[in-house]
Amino acid sequence: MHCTAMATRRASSVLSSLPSSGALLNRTSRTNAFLHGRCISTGQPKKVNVQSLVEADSGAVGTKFYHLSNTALLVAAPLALFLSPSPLTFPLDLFLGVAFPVHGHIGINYIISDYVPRASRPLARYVLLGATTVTVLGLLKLNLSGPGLTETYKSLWRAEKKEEA
Ligand code: HEM
Repeated sequence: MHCTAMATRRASSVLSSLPSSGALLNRTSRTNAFLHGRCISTGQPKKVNVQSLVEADSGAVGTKFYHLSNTALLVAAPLALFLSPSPLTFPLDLFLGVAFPVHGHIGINYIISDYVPRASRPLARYVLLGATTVTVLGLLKLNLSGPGLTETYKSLWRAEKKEEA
């Protein structure tokens, strides 16, 4: 069950059951909890399957990879910009080409859970999954047969080479 609905329904009981003002985490099911207004996963992670890619803000993908991707992007993105061009650029580009869209996919799923009406959520999530898939494939093409993600980004600030007559 989605935490957003659970949270609304349980808001009063959650508040009254808080042992102290410092207690912010309350379990709403075996695998989901409500923390700082956000649904997070707790306990045993769910199996990674198609449904966990569609509803990517819950279960194993939603929490483990999201938190991992936050830290990894924080390190890998500036590193790629600083090191490029170098032999490390290609592996970093390959990583970023997947990590950026997947991180965005999970983050936007959180936004869908928070703001999209319940009835429209499945459609919104499938459209997003399509957009994420196309983005991963596009960035993969750029990295495998083009100048790569980082060099493409950096080229925005590079002066164009003048063609010799
Ligand atoms: C260097 C690159 C990036 C870093 C270090 C980064 C880091 C973060 C962090 C720390 C959060 C907050 C996570 C949390 O609430 O627990 C976040 C949220 C988010 N990020 Fe990124 N991010 C990066 C790039 C991107 C990109 C390229 C997208 C593209 C779609 C994106 C989309 C989002 C979304 C949608 C959220 C959720 C916002 C919300 O909770 O309201 N991020 N990011």
